[in-house]
Amino acid sequence: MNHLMNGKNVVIMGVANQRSLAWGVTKSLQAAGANLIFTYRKERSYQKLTSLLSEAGIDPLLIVPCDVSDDASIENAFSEIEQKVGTIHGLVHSIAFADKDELCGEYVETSRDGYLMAQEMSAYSLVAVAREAKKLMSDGGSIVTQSYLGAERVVKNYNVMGVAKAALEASVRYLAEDLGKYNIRVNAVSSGPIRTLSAKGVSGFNDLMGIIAEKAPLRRNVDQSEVGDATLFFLSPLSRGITGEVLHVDAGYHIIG
Ligand SMILES: CCCCCCc1ccc(Oc2ccc(Oc3cccc(O)n3)cc2)c(O)c1
Repeated sequence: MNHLMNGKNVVIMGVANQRSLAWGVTKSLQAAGANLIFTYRKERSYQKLTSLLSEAGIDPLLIVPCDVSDDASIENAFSEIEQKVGTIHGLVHSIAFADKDELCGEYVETSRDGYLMAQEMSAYSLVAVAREAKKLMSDGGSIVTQSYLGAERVVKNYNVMGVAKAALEASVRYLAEDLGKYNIRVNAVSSGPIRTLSAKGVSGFNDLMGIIAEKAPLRRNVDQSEVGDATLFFLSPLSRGITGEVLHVDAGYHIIG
């Protein structure tokens, strides 16, 4: 595994702390020999990221600020990456947001602002970053985003984020069509519930973990390392024949009625 990504430059967006899916991706990519570039939004995330990297003995190629709700910020981030790194071969989008007041109760009560916020942060952000990343993927590349079963089926309380993830997964397919001619693949990992900082914003999260451990074919939940390895697969040549796909990394739960 320590040669799979040698010489490959990969941008990782969305490490907030050691529980982040993106931190699981980071460790898998490091083990595979990739060169790592990170983007962050909050100062707090920058502090956590730099301390996590030094504790793990990981030396990043570059760390740049990027607020995916701001087109200029995205353009500046990727222009700095282009200047300092040049070509990139992979992009990991692990960013989403919805007002937690909309992640409980009835979906029919979703506000206009809450709906638009979830869509802008969790779905449109992939389109905007893919447009900028494409310019740096002169050798082709692979773009991976993170989704959840609530995009495909009703999961109580997931509500407006489920609709945003549905838009994200459809965007994966439309981006795969647009970027395939440039040998850029676009895929999603749809992971089972994992206890992250973000998960705290979804009502009923804890109840679901127990149900999955009982009902999933593997009779357990999944963790960040399993999501990291599946994301590495999509970023590596092992998945060179795959694009526009959504891969469930959920202990098989999605096959159960
Ligand atoms: C009924 C629980 C279903 C299992 C949810 C699994 C899951 C956990 C976390 C996920 O990522 C987010 C990201 C942001 C998000 O919005 C938030 C998070 C914290 C605070 C806040 O105000 N909004 C909610 C979930 C996600 O997309 C899916």
